[in-house]
Amino acid sequence: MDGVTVIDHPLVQHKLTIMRRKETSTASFRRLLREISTLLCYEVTRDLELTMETIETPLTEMQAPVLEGKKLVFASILRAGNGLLEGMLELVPSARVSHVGVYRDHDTLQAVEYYFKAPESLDERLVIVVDPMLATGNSSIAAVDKLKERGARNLRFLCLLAAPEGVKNFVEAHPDVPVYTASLDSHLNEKGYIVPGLGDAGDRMYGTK
Ligand SMILES: O=P(O)(O)OC[C@H]1O[C@H](OP(=O)(O)OP(=O)(O)O)[C@H](O)[C@@H]1O
Ligand SMILES: O=c1cc[nH]c(=O)[nH]1
Ligand SMILES: [Mg+2]
Repeated sequence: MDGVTVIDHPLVQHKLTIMRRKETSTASFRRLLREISTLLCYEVTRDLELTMETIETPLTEMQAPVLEGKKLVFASILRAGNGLLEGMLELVPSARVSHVGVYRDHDTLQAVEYYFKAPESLDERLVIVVDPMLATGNSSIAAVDKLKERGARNLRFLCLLAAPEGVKNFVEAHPDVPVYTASLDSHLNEKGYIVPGLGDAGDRMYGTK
């Protein structure tokens, strides 16, 4: 599908299978989401620019590549996005963080915004928006709308599972924002859940069902 990269690394796929299993406990689900997020972070940051810095090894001076972590913003769509955020911050501890509070109304499936906080100068940073689920796309579209409104120009969207319907909506709304996912699932059911999916990501992470 255009605009989408499926991260099919075997470790990602294996961990995702365990997460999908209905008998997987909240504790295991949370641990796996943290593990998988570091692997996804590795892929979504694969082509980031490095700058050269002069350093001294015990033997000599050299020009060595460094990543300017503070030029990166991880934008977590609350609540479930925080499950991806944690592992990503382990890999890039100097990244800045934005929290975008959006939940999906159960009846209308529309996104309801309730919180927004972001660092300054979003226009100078790469913003990686994270949420485990891209279902109808309403939440991620609203989150990216808001980030763009505050100046973000260079964005990527990272999730665990995406439904084709949601990807289509997202790519139509934000053709400039590439989508990365561990799986493109089959479809949405009548309640807007991803099939085969893994259920409600926030509830499975936090045990709130
Ligand atoms: O693509 P959509 O159809 O908008 O659905 C996806 C959204 O639904 C879930 O959040 P939810 O609303 O359950 O909130 P939560 O993270 O607080 O549980 C998920 O984490 C996404 O944010
Ligand atoms: O399948 C879905 C759809 C939206 N949100 C979830 O957590 N799961
Ligand atoms: Mg949400």
